[in-house]
Amino acid sequence: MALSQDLSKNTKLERYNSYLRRMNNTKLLAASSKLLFRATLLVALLLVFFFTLNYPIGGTGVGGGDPNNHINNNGPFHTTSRFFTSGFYGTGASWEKQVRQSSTPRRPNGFSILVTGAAGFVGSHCSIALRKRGDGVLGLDNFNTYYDPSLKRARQKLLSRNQIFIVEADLNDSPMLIKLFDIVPFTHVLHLAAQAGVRYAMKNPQSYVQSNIAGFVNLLEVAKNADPQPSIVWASSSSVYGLNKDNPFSESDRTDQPASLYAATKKAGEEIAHTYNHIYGLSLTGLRFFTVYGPWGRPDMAYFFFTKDILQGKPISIYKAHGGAEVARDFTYVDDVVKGCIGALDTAEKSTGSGGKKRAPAQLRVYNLGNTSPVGVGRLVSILEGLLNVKAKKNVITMPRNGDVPFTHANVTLAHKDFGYKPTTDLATGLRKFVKWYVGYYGVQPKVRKETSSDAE
Ligand SMILES: O=C(O)[C@H]1O[C@H](OP(=O)(O)OP(=O)(O)OC[C@H]2O[C@@H](n3ccc(=O)[nH]c3=O)[C@H](O)[C@@H]2O)[C@H](O)[C@@H](O)[C@@H]1O
Repeated sequence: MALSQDLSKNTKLERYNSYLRRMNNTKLLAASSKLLFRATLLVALLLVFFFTLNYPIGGTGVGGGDPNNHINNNGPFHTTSRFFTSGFYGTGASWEKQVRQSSTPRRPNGFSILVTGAAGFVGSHCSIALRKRGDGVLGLDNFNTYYDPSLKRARQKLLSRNQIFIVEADLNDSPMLIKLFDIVPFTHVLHLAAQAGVRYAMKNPQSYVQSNIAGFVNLLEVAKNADPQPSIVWASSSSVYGLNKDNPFSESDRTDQPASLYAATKKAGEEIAHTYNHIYGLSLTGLRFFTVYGPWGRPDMAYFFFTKDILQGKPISIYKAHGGAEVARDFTYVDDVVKGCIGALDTAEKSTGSGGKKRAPAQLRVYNLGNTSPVGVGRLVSILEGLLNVKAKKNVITMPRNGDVPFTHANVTLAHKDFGYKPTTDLATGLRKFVKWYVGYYGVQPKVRKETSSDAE
């Protein structure tokens, strides 16, 4: 009995102890869950804070980068997180006011134009020209780091002085694009945002797919659903002619032999444009730009980094074709290209669909915008030597197999016939204007300034 009493006492005691242990465990569990929850919250907040600091605008992030110092080492990767653009940027009342103001025309029957890549070279020039004639211009740019973003920021300031607001977002940010089309009934889109550069495509192929294909499709998806649908003018490239042997290049020449992934993505863009025109009635005009140069240009382009390297006494490589012939380009001055873009916008017919439904056949066009007079790279360098008053250290080498083509030459008859396109700036004149801008912008020595001071611009 005593034993059984003892046993039962012991059992009770054990149960009681076990109960206490369970209670403690539960408390401990609750306490540790709370701790875990708080820690997770803290980590999440820290992450948000960190990313907001690092990728505050339009979302440029990780990427290949390029050892070539003309291209920013962070490299571009155009996947903007929707969270960062739509969630944190540009959703307040004052932001909406800026969007509306910027896109409101100031002339009777003026356009309301969304310019993608507005902080870019051609984009900034076109935006200002359109604004100056009274169109409403809203910019869109992801400010990626493919080349020095401070140059894009400087262009942004210039645009801001012309009452042009740039929305900082990526083409792949659908919620942001939808929001913009909800706020503004755009009549036109001038789509110039792209991953540019022929040779860089071997270093960071994905960035070309991301911008030039995925981003373009994303824009078209939003545009086709918009009501009204805008007319779209967009930048294709002379590089689509690839290994074409006909001379000069006409729009009807074959474009099925791209020499670089860049060219292939631009060619893909032309085919995609056909599809959206065919199914949804979007009015689409592709412009094949021929090596555009000028003030506020792109530091990754040869004329720009040759200038920099010549001034710094660094050697430059001048490519020759595989048979030994000189490499040549139909270098086209930016003001001429701007006139071509505006001509294309002015003659673009309205899209025929609405809310994603085609009502009638719509306009589909493609034009060359070149200078019609190819110049060898050697000649380009001697013009620069003259303007800079410095002898270049030249290495003539065979063109590396990196997507380059030996030569380009535009036939612009079609653009002339349809909207009076007529390039008027030869390379020497255009480069003088570029050098004048370059020395002013980068504060280069007076020797150069003197050489270019005769320019009236
Ligand atoms: O018109 C076009 O379609 C293309 O024009 C340029 O591409 P590219 O003509 O290759 O322009 P650059 O990279 O500035 O090269 C100009 C010339 O200099 C040559 N070059 C380039 C680099 C170098 O170190 N040495 C050299 O001789 C190239 O072979 C080319 O003939 C742009 O970079 C592309 O974005 C654009 O789409």
